[in-house]
Amino acid sequence: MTIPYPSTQPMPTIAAVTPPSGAARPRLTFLGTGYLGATYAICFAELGYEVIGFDVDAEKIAKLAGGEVPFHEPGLDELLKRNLAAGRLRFSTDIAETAVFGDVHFICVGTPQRADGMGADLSYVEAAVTGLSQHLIRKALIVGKSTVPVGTAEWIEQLVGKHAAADLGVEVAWSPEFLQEGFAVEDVLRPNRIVVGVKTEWANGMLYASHKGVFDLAATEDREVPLVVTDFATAELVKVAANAFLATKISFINAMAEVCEVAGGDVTQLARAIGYDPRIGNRFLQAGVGFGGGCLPKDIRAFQARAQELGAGEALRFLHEVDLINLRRRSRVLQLAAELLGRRYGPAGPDLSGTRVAVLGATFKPNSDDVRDAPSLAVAAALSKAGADVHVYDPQGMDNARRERPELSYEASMEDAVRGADLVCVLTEWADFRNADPVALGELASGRRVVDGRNCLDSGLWTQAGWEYRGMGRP
Ligand SMILES: NC(=O)c1ccc[n+]([C@@H]2O[C@H](COP(=O)([O-])OP(=O)(O)OC[C@H]3O[C@@H](n4cnc5c(N)ncnc54)[C@H](O)[C@@H]3O)[C@@H](O)[C@H]2O)c1
Ligand SMILES: O=c1ccn([C@@H]2O[C@H](COP(=O)(O)OP(=O)(O)O[C@H]3O[C@H](CO)[C@@H](O)[C@H](O)[C@H]3O)[C@@H](O)[C@H]2O)c(=O)[nH]1
Repeated sequence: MTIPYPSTQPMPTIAAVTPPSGAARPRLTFLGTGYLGATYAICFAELGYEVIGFDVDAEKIAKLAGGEVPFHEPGLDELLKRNLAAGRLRFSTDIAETAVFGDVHFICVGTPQRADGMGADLSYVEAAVTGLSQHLIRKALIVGKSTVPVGTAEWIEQLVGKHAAADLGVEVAWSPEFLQEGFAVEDVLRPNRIVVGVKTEWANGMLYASHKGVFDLAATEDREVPLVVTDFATAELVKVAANAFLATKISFINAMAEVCEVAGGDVTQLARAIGYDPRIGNRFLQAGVGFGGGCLPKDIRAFQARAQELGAGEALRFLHEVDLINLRRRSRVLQLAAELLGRRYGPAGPDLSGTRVAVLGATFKPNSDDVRDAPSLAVAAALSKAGADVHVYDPQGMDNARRERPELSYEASMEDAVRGADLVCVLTEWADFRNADPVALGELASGRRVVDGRNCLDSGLWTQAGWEYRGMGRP
């Protein structure tokens, strides 16, 4: 049997890629069917694998089993329906069934920020691994995909040792995930790299066999997917290092925005100019209201907490600054709101009572319904706390936003939100907002004042239509 394999890696032996179930390809399970796990389960079924997606949330599983993706991710609905119909994909709340089915089990549960502040909450990982281990009846590979503090894979090995029958020889590996919401299908089917942390040739072989569909797809498109095979600690660190770098890049350009604001520069032109240098690159240099979501904010905090525990806190002190720069951008929107509305900005912030503000955007970025740590919603809540009557509209995030911030008013359309507003704040760069007609919106608003929190509007066009325009780090 010839296995196409990235030329820089040693090819695993045939014995190492023979699934314990006896199936021709490893049967895969994904524990946790949120943004990460559901996307993976669906995409790997699309690549031809037999898959079970498991979750403790019965409502979520019922939706998925019924052909409905419980969140917004472009392209995923169609793949879900196709693969359910093909019989390759199932969803279950039965851990025993899931354990017996799989050769390779991917742990995709949440690792949120702990209630006490900085570190990661590993209780869902612990519950998933323990439950799975107790129900395994033959050799299997448990692969961590959730984002975790370095050292977690070793701890999971101990958990497996405690809860799985010793004679089965269950093994653990780590394979961090880099997908971006909004591009998740493409990122899973065509990743820009695969990283695996393994201890044995068998684990390496099973992971290779589990990703063969990805390598085969790449080969048909004349691409190679780089594969990095490494130890547990490096695999875990690659993930948080990548997110720390991305967060730093965004805060760097937002720090430049702060300087532009006092020096009279334009950060959008500055970013374009530095981005032409290929050593810098032009991506992730969009200044604005900053980064949010279920990953970057919590991951940089958990990384700092773990480094501190390991005695390397000094090395990551700059990430604290990255976090502060990011949070300051949210306050900047309040300053601009006060300026445009002619209100004083005191030590406790502005008093915006008696004003009506339209907030366009509730998700942490466009093409997603995810509102976790969304700068837009945080700013909307701060405007409301300052006394403004805040009306929010988002193309996909309304249900999640309502759950997260029930104190705000929600409108059925962009026009309804803008009607009667003294100020419009565009805080997520959805295409609907970028392409909105400032003349038509101007007729609905009470006052033509706009804060462009994502520098996504054509300032000339809005100014021409009579709007008083304020961007982030630009005149
Ligand atoms: N969302 C992303 O784009 C992304 C990308 C890369 C890595 N990650 C990481 O992946 C992990 C999951 O993130 P997410 O965004 O998918 O979170 P999520 O909250 O959308 O999904 C987590 C799922 O795990 C389920 N769950 C909780 N306990 C469980 C258990 N014991 N057994 C089975 N399922 C259980 C929950 O019900 C939920 O459906 C996190 O560590 C995150 O940092 C996320
Ligand atoms: O130039 C930029 C780029 C992004 N953002 C903001 O940064 C946040 C995060 O954006 P993005 O990274 O696209 O979203 P995520 O889907 O959270 O993806 C990040 O987090 C995932 C979970 O760890 C990783 O897998 C991805 O590689 C990593 O990009 C969003 O609020 C964006 O609006 C900016 O403000 N300026």
